[in-house]
Amino acid sequence: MSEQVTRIQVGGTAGTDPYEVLVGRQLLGELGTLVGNAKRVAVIHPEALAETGEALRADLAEQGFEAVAIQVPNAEEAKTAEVAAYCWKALGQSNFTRSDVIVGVGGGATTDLAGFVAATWLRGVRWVAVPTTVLAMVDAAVGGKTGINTAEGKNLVGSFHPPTGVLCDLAALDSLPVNDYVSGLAEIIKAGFIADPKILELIEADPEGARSPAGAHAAELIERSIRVKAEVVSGDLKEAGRREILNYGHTLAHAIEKNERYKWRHGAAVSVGMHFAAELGRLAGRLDDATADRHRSVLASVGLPLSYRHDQWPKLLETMKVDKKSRGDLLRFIVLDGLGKPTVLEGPDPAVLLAAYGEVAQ
Ligand SMILES: NC(=O)c1ccc[n+]([C@@H]2O[C@H](COP(=O)([O-])OP(=O)(O)OC[C@H]3O[C@@H](n4cnc5c(N)ncnc54)[C@H](O)[C@@H]3O)[C@@H](O)[C@H]2O)c1
Ligand SMILES: O=C(O)C(=O)C[C@@H](O)[C@H](O)[C@H](O)COP(=O)(O)O
Ligand SMILES: [Zn+2]
Repeated sequence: MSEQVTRIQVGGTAGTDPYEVLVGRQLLGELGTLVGNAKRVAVIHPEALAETGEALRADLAEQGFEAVAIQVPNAEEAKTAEVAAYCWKALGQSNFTRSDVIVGVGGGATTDLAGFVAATWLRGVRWVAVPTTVLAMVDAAVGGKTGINTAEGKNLVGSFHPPTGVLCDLAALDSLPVNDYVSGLAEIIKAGFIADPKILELIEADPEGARSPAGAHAAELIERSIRVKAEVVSGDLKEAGRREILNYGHTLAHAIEKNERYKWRHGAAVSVGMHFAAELGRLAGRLDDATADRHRSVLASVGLPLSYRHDQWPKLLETMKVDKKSRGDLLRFIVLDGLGKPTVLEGPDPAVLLAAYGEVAQ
């Protein structure tokens, strides 16, 4: 399965341009085609992928493009207004026009930044995502949510700006530290709970194998998760409704990430956030005990965290008020009515929220 190229279409409905997510190996030959008739290409990459960024730049230059590499900090340090401004400066100095193309190569933080720079430069230029973490392949690089953080919270500034194409070269995952690989499993498990329970079965059958790109089902887990995301965003690019289900576990997760000054990996925070959402669903009378318990078992089986500091609730609650799903003073959470049945829980009783946090707190 992993040696062939899988093509998954995203969009093409409700007036959006369709694009493809390619999953396989040795896909970089596709990059020139996606860049198309641009004269200039800017390859935005993190420090950790300096060699990859330079290799892509050199390859594009050989194909006749005026290619520049823009190196940005690793991980969340790249998702700031200052780094976006640094990229805008580099584009300006390269005479980057509306027919030119940005390539974002890296994890989700880099693709979120690169997409945001593409969305804002000249009010929008084309961009191609080359995700190099499992999390970016299955989630961040697909669907067109781009953005940066501010001092007040996670992803508070951004734009919906879908890429022209997404190249998921599975070979990139071989250099990924195991903690980063496992962090991406949180979004895969999210896809399992909200839409595709087969994902959970594959992980439960071999949790150790799921922790590695060499695992027997690695490509299948990645492709199944991309299909879930593609199906959801194709019907609701701008999160007018159904797309909110992709935020399962994220209300608390984003508050934890801010509380940790973005030093926690996103997937680790999402894991705690899903555990919380499961307990919230259970205590609100929506979710059965077995499915709620299954969250703990499957997340723990791959080594993802379930708990957070007990004394932090007031701060977390305050941060959650600016979650993008909030409406005025109304807090809104995604919970499950059952396996594969995500729904919105509006304005839960504060006592129920606190009790759910009590199940997560350590
Ligand atoms: N836009 C969306 O829809 C969406 C969805 C999910 C997550 N996200 C965002 O994605 C980000 C998390 O992404 P992530 O988990 O990929 O983390 P990340 O981008 O922070 O990458 C983790 C680390 O791995 C390094 N790295 C990347 N690829 C590597 C490779 N192949 N080998 C070695 N090191 C590599 C990075 O430089 C970084 O230091 C968060 O900011 C989150 O908010 C966005
Ligand atoms: O694509 C979406 O929609 C998601 O919610 C996917 C999430 O995994 C992702 O972390 C996203 O960036 C969160 O979006 P936000 O709007 O809550 O910042
Ligand atoms: Zn996420």
